[in-house]
Amino acid sequence: MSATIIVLGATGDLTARYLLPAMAQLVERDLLGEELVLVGVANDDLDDDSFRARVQDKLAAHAAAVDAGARADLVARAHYVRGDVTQASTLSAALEHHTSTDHPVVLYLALPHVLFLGVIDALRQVDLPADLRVVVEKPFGQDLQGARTLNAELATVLREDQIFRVDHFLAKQTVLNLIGLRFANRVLEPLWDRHDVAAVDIVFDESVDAQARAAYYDRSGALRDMVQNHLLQILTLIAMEPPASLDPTDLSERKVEVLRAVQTLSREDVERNTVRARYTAGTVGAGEKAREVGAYVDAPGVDPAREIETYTEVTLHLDARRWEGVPFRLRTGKALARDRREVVFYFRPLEHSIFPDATPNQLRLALDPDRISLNLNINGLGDPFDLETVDMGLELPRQAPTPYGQLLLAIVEGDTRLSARAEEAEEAWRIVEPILAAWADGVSPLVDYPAGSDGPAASPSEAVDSPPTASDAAPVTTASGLG
Ligand SMILES: NC(=O)C1=CN([C@@H]2O[C@H](COP(=O)(O)OP(=O)(O)OC[C@H]3O[C@@H](n4cnc5c(N)ncnc54)[C@H](OP(=O)(O)O)[C@@H]3O)[C@@H](O)[C@H]2O)C=CC1
Ligand SMILES: O=C1O[C@H](COP(=O)(O)O)[C@@H](O)[C@H](O)[C@H]1O
Repeated sequence: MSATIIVLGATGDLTARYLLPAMAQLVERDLLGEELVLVGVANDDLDDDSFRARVQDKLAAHAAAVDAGARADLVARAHYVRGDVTQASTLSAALEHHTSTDHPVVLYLALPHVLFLGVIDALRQVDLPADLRVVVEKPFGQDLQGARTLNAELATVLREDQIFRVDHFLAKQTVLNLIGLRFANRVLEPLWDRHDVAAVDIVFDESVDAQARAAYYDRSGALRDMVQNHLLQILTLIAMEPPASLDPTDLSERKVEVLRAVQTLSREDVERNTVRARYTAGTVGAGEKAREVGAYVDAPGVDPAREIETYTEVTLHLDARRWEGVPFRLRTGKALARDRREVVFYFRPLEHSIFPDATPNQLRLALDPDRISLNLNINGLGDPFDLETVDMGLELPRQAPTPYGQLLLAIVEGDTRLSARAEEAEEAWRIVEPILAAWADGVSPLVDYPAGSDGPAASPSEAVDSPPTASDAAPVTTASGLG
């Protein structure tokens, strides 16, 4: 299907590194049709020709693997509108490029979040096409009240099915695989609860530092940047009850239920179950790849007094019979020793095992590179009655189109399943807000870790990677079900 894609913020970092390469990949695969129109909007003093030259350069830098013909095709379809995105006249000028009634208009807000309300206000004054889809990037508000206001304002202009609160993690193949893996495999679905799972880790450790994006990051931090959206979205797919179907409403209702079930952390919980830390100077990587990283507080745009965390760990529990007592341990950080992005399910040991020393099973779903692996215990190797643990692993090919490509395609097709519904955004803030408030009061003080290390020494009582405790690991026997 074709579309008119209007990017507000067309000279920004997101557009250059994610959106343009994604569009080029879709053009290469012939997935955006013959009538695709790209309209870039920003303040910069550009015209169609200079904007096209810019698009060409950005594609050369960030999408070199895409066929040159496809890149040139996208460049030729580009137009530029200069103006303030909070002015109705700018939006009207951009919409004038949409001349067909046969396909949708996608208005992508690739903008600093402080502009979102201004754009919605301007949209109110514009004659809107019937098939308009508005894409809102993260952060969706800076707190619960901000998210509520944004949702309320969006609802005055658009229907819910026209609003795409995108989260590109939902379009990552390993995250998507959580659905098929669980709901299409008899060998896994019956084990997906507290009877069989002792703990779940959701880890997104990054070796990349925050230096280049410090001006943005210093208003955000690891909890807002990664946990409020991406990691909680992964949690929803792991913990949801089986939806009636893959229909967007069925799915989103199940996801909202999970977020509602996450227990609100008290100040004591925050003290016991969260860690916040900030990197000091250090060396990330080794050998030829080693690089020196300055302390976060010395990065341009950082105000050390804001005490922004570049690392966090949070353990959550759900008020849901299926998951009662099962810790969900979320961890993410920047400038760490290595990239480790994975979801780990720790299964409980068997009752009355004839092999008391058997390693309990672990199912690991790694992201980028994507890999699914299950450790199994076998005894046929070597000594016939000695156990060996083997890894049954599957490497997945590199994802193409990229997650942003999948997102754009879904938006053009009107599919909201890779986006969050209004309540999801609000519930996610309901979960993180008490943590931010307690941190602001000095609970769980900010600690240091050297760039290039595995993170701070301090850990919550139920830390990522720690094998479940004896009581966690013991099988439980009552019935399951959310509620
Ligand atoms: N960059 C990233 O890696 C990621 C970003 N995001 C989200 O994407 C969004 C954009 O981020 P990013 O690209 O990094 O931001 P940038 O600051 O790099 O880009 C902002 C863009 O908005 C334009 N702009 C700002 N104010 C106005 C205005 N009043 N009128 C017209 N244009 C304006 C700028 O143009 P000009 O310079 O001409 O003013 C620029 O094109 C944010 O919501 C961010 O949180 C999400 C995931 C990753
Ligand atoms: O949204 C964000 O995601 C990236 C990680 O996502 P990836 O797709 O690039 O792996 C993270 O580095 C960034 O801080 C965050 O804003």
